[in-house]
Amino acid sequence: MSYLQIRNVWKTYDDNVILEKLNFTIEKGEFCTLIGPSGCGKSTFLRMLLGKESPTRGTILLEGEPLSNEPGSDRGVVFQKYTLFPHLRALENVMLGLEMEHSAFLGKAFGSARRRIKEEAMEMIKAVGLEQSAHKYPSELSGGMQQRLSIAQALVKKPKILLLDEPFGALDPGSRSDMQELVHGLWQTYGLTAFMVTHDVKEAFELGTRLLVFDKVRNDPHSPNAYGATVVNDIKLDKNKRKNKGEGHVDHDETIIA
Ligand SMILES: Nc1ncnc2c1ncn2[C@@H]1O[C@H](COP(=O)(O)OP(=O)(O)OP(=O)(O)O)[C@@H](O)[C@H]1O
Repeated sequence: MSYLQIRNVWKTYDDNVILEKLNFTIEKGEFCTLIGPSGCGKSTFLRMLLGKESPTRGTILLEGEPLSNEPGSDRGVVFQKYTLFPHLRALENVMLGLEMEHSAFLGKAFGSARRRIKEEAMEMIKAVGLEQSAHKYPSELSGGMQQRLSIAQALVKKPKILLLDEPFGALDPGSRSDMQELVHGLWQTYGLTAFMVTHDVKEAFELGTRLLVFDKVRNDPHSPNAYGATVVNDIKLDKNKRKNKGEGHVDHDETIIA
């Protein structure tokens, strides 16, 4: 059974068809990069994977079970715009997700639970290279560092699926390439299944083990919203260098079609 099954998924907002007839499966440990024209529904698709939106038609199954309607801790998300709390230090920003899990009411843990949470958060802070800045506030961090922190926030809850929506769009080229390396390393280390929306075609080819190209196949000039986008190209990328060695190990050499 495939890890993630997208079965005849459609998404419409009122009369506007955004996505139509999405039909594909994803195996554990794949790194899918998503490209397509602006406004074609890539972020909408990520939001459905996150559970923030439901398909209008069709189903999404994760390990054979319908995806829950609520964002769960099995899915971590990183947006282009940072989602950091300005009044919390870097370490506290990462701890917060675990503290909320521990006590949604108080958003705080005490005693040994707090010590464990702090250790886990610090481990993640180290994994993203922010050890020296753990006690700084977000405003004291560069854009690249803030994005590292967002990634630590997303990964600290050990999600199985990492969703990245143009995560490097606001970064300068140097930071961008550092971040690509970081995300790729974390994907390998933690055995993640990743989906990343990007407008950078080179990045999509370089990072992905699979490239999904979204676009419309049908267009009615008199009714531009009558048809939605779908996956018009699904390219398995031959990446010897990209082997996910984590829990969700997939030897991509064995799954190459292209
Ligand atoms: N909550 C909503 N209600 C109504 N329309 C929406 C909603 N969310 C998105 N849309 C519309 O759905 C379409 C797809 O938006 P989406 O953000 O998914 O595209 P995208 O491919 O990610 O675009 P971009 O590459 O520019 O980020 C757009 O026309 C947008 O206006």
